[in-house]
Amino acid sequence: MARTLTVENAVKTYPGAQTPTLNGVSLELNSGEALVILGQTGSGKSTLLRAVAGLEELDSGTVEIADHGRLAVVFQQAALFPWLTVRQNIELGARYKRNRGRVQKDRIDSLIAKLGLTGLENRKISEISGGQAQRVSIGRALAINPSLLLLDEPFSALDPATREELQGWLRNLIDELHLTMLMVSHDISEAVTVADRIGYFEAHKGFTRFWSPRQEEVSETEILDYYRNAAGQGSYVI
Ligand SMILES: Nc1ncnc2c1ncn2[C@@H]1O[C@H](COP(=O)(O)OP(=O)(O)OP(=O)(O)O)[C@@H](O)[C@H]1O
Repeated sequence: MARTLTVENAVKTYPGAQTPTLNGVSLELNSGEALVILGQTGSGKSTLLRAVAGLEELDSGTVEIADHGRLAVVFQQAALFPWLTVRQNIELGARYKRNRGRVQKDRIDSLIAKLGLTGLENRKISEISGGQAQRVSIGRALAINPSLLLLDEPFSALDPATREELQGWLRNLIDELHLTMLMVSHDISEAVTVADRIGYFEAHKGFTRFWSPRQEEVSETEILDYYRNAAGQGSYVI
């Protein structure tokens, strides 16, 4: 199995902090694998994702990504151009990644269909819903055909019904496009729906447990219990 991402001994202490946020974190991700990172709030999940994206400089340790040029990142808020259409926003993803001069129309059409956005191509972003906008954000990221897709709580600003719909949608997309994905989430049910592998991330410790929902029966209660135990007698906050 080809390896897409290798993080080795990542250490990061924010200026002024008493303790490192990343304290020797290691992680491996195979090509075609979807990993969802769960963990308590403030444990350092986003810091790790940002370090993988190259947006956060590590104090020490290494991040190795196969085919580094094809990395795509999507955050919680859709950062789209509201005055451009759905299609133009998706094409921008391809254009910015110097797609050898020309956007391939057929490929974009096929992507729009896979995204479930057929019929909305010519609407402006200001004329579509939040859920549809987040589909466009992910579509724009996929337009470069990324070797690694990084998602930081992409659905958490959406209402519960839309969020649930998009979780199933994302899982289908992963299967159809054979995506390699690393996603940070606060939602256990989302992780079980979307992930091949779920990693529980703990402050100062890194990953302390993995589950594989597609290979074994993984209940949400079991994961919730893990949160409780990891927090010890103290309170836990998801
Ligand atoms: N730019 C920064 N400067 C200083 N401290 C930061 C910075 N970004 C994050 N931190 C701190 O590092 C710790 C980890 O933050 P991070 O956002 O990575 O956690 P998280 O697990 O993603 O949290 P959440 O689930 O709430 O988004 C927190 O204590 C946070 O306050």
